[in-house]
Amino acid sequence: MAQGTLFIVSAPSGAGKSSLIQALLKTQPLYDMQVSVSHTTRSVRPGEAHGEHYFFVSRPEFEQMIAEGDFLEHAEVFGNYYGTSRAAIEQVLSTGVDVFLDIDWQGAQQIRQKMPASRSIFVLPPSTEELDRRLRGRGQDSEEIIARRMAQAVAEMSHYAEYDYLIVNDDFDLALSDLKTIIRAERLRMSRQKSRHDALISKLLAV
Ligand SMILES: Nc1ncnc2c1ncn2[C@@H]1O[C@H](COP(=O)(O)OP(=O)(O)OP(=O)(O)O)[C@@H](O)[C@H]1O
Ligand SMILES: Nc1nc2c(ncn2[C@@H]2O[C@H](COP(=O)(O)O)[C@@H](O)[C@H]2O)c(=O)[nH]1
Repeated sequence: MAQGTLFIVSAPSGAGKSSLIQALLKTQPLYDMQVSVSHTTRSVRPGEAHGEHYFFVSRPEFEQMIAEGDFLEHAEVFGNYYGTSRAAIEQVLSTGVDVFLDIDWQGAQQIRQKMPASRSIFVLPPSTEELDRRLRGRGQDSEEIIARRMAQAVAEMSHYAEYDYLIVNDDFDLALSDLKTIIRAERLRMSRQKSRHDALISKLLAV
């Protein structure tokens, strides 16, 4: 069986990458995929659940996991650690299921180096004003945190050209449709199709 594809999705905080990934997952079973649940040392937001949105751990616990080589990638973002567990990803990909990583540019660079077959997508907001509106509209972060995220947005966006695909998330449905098109095209790559259609190809080529 062909391995699943690892899709990296990055964007400045508030551009809408989590919303796009969640909307995409609702289109299953058409799209057979999972979203990776990261570990983080940031505090829990209202409505978030341990093991569902993140695995919330302490700084010493996270540092212990780094020392034990548990992460495929990890980075410090907005003053907190975030990381992707190696074991969870490798197991799921081996079953042919695609995995989505909602991670920052630092993590994306690490994954590209370790897994060249991964595909990366950058999501841009339509404007700085709209990014600010979305962060505020989400209603989950303090003024201080919003200011910090807005200040970091240009640094995150300056890495857009390192990615394979670019989506502007202005009209949500259009951006979602772009995301689906990318997934569909990647699934139609020869490397995936060949092993999937082995039996058919053998029959068609038999003389
Ligand atoms: N196209 C859109 N038009 C208007 N609002 C949007 C659009 N896309 C997302 N939003 C809203 O913007 C807010 C931020 O979206 P979301 O939480 O998905 O961003 P994010 O990029 O995942 O942020 P973070 O990196 O902080 O997790 C949410 O309230 C979401 O509903
Ligand atoms: N390098 C990684 N970045 C990650 C991971 N999980 C999330 N993130 C990024 O952190 C910021 C902030 O997320 P928030 O949930 O606190 O708003 C955002 O850009 C995420 O993409 C990870 O495992 N590794």
